Amino acid sequence: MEKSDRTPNLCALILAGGKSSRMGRDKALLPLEGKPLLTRTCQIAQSCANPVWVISPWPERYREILPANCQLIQEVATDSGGATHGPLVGFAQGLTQITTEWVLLLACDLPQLQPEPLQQWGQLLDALPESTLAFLPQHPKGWEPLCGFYRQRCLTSLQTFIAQGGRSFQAWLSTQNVQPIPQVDRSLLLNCNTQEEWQQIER
Ligand SMILES: Nc1nc2c(ncn2[C@@H]2O[C@H](COP(=O)(O)OP(=O)(O)OP(=O)(O)O)[C@@H](O)[C@H]2O)c(=O)[nH]1
Repeated sequence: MEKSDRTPNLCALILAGGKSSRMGRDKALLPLEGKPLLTRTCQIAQSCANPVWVISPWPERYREILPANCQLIQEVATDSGGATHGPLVGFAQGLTQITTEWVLLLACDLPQLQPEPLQQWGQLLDALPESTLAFLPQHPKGWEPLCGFYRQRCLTSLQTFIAQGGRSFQAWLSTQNVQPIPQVDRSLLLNCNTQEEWQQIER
């Protein structure tokens, strides 16, 4: 994909701050196609969005493996007990750094992700009504929040929700104007949480 294929006014934010407790090792560093999963996710994001940010409570762990021009955001991500706040808070903190109208939010652990669908979906953003705050794949029980598009201005309602103790993406999205991305091949969105799931990924 050429640089000119990127959707204007779209940056990407990649979440790399989970505990990977079910996997037992850092999912961002799992090797796929000869590179860490996070590196691959950044490269895919770079093919359709600019700039690409990675937000993590431990950014130094990833500095050496990021492609050129990707930028790290240090997340303040632990409460007094040392637990991370989860992806919704990471997203909100990352969003404060962003100045483009739209952001592509991605989990770092999407081993089946491909650039072409993201690029095609990004090209639909301009046709969305101004009132649409997010453009996401749907699944039978709700939205797929960690592979989709958000307007930067959703930050205001997100911060209010978090200040009231909210931590659930699905609960927050149920109060927002979200449009479904049409005709999503759901196999692209497979996320990999356990060793058993990881062993089934074709490499
Ligand atoms: N920046 C950031 N990313 C997070 C945080 N929690 C989860 N994520 C990311 O969100 C995505 C989905 O995470 P999960 O698989 O639900 O959780 P996980 O903590 O990575 O894994 P488990 O410990 O097994 O639940 C992954 O890309 C994680 O790196 C967080 O507190 N901050």
